[in-house]
Amino acid sequence: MQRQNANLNPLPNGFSYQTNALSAQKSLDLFSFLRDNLVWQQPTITVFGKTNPIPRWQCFIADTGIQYGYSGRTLTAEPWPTVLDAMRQRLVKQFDMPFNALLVNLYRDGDDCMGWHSDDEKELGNEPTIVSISLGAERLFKIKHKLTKQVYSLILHSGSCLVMHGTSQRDYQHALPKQARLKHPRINLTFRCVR
Ligand SMILES: O=C(O)CCC(=O)C(=O)O
Ligand SMILES: [Fe+2]
Repeated sequence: MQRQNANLNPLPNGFSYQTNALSAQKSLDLFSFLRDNLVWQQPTITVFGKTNPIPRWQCFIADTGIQYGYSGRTLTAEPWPTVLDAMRQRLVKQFDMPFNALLVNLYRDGDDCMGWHSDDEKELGNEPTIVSISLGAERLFKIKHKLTKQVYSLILHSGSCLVMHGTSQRDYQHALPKQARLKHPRINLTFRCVR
């Protein structure tokens, strides 16, 4: 059965959302495979002089020679598992973009999160296209205009695809807030083009 899109409000410029990009079964199978087979890391991040582990697990996958990082750290790249390489190749065709890197985040429960940021590192170039696939628990996603501070909320469903393109990173920040009482894990895949 096709799930109703619970997100009825229009999204800001540069964001588009498709609820059912992957079937429920495929999303579940992929979730389990990635949870059990990726090399997960929990690097530390220093904010205002305080160093803490990031509140999630992550795995960075990329073609050989690709260097990408944030907050002054370079991420160590893992090779592409076959299933993710196949997905990448489909997205390359669909979007006509040379995706060569993938950041995977595992949010173990509602205490794991990602703070406000823009994916505007210079390695992503001007007006990057980022394709974000969600698997597992539904999570709230927030988008905030940098100048007006207007906030948009979106629920990211399992199997959904959120595309951020155009001026989305220049004009907006986004975040995955904590959700108290949420006990279920979620995996997010962001396909990126790194120069
Ligand atoms: O988990 C999400 O949906 C957000 C991930 C994200 O913003 C990122 O990886 O840059
Ligand atoms: Fe992001």
